[in-house]
Amino acid sequence: MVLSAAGQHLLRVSRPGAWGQHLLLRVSRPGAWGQHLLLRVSWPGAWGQHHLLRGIGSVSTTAKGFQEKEIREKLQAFPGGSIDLVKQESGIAVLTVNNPARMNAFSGSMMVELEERVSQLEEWTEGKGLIIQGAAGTFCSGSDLNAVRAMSNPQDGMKMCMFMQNVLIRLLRLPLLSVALVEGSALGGGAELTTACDFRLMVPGSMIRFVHKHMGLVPGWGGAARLVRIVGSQNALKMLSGALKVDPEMGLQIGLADGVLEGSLDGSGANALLEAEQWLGCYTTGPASVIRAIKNVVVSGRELPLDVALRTERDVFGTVWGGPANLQALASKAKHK
Ligand SMILES: CCCC(=O)SCCNC(=O)CCNC(=O)[C@H](O)C(C)(C)COP(=O)(O)OP(=O)(O)OC[C@H]1O[C@@H](n2cnc3c(N)ncnc32)[C@H](O)[C@@H]1OP(=O)(O)O
Repeated sequence: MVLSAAGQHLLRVSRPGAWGQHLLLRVSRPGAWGQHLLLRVSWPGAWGQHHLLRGIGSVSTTAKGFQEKEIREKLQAFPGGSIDLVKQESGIAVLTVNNPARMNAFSGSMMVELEERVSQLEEWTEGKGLIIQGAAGTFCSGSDLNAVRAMSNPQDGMKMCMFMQNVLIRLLRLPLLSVALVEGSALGGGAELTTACDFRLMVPGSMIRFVHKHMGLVPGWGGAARLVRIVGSQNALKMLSGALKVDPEMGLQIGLADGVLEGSLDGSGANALLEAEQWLGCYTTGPASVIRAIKNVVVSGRELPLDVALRTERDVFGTVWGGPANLQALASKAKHK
């Protein structure tokens, strides 16, 4: 049993030798919302490579606590907008946060739809890349404030937070190279959503802004934890405590943005999307099996203890070694000048 800096009890159990499962039992602080979170990390031996990192970190609790069905029902009570998914022949899918009347704020039903789209992407074995954009030239203004007001009690807030944490971490772990295409504003939960992608591309005039402080909040969809890993703790502290407007120039400087596009010519967003597809195409060229394996080894390297990451890498390696792309490259006597 280890006591973390935050005063939580962390109990880590691993089965020696079998490297089958790591269980992380987090006992919540007394007086907090009284639930015991069970984070289960499973490494089934016979995984398909596209399912490699599925199941890590899915959050479940005892019957008294988090119930996904109950949360889904509650979220569905706040309808509006949609999350649209188009899977393209190129292996790049486009996911659109679509609620333009509210600057693409996330209604409750959109949170549920996002989870469904992530499930569809988890099953998409031909996929290599994903672009997330907002409709009508702006990215996303975070949670729908009408839903936020209606769910402002701590229990509902915590349930929504757990639901979104779960969805966004699954999004980040998809075996696809993902890009947040930021036009207009990415505010609050919208800023958090950008951190659930591998890359962020910004157009001139766009901004990413963690406005949570001004709402009397901190990020709760996992955005702070991911932000620290992307820009470092100093920059993350400044961004959160100053609610800084990060424009493309600053984004590039601190490593939040991976590129700046020219952007829309006609305000439709079409040009930015084409540019983003071209940008991503440089990285998704090649067989899906290899691109997906690359993403999987990077996710395991980023998230797992070194010994486990090394074993994962070996297993992923086993899925491509002697595979069609490998044999073809050997037969063609490829040179890498
Ligand atoms: C853990 C998650 C934490 C969170 O995400 S908390 C939410 C954080 N986000 C916010 O506080 C965004 C608040 N909105 C704004 O600052 C501004 O509306 C924004 C996005 C800069 C756009 O400003 P403008 O271009 O001047 O447009 P506007 O204010 O007239 O907005 C157009 C319509 O959209 C609505 N809207 C914008 N953001 C919304 C939101 N998050 N939830 C619900 N409705 C939202 C806004 O109320 C307005 O509607 P209406 O035309 O007045 O009916």
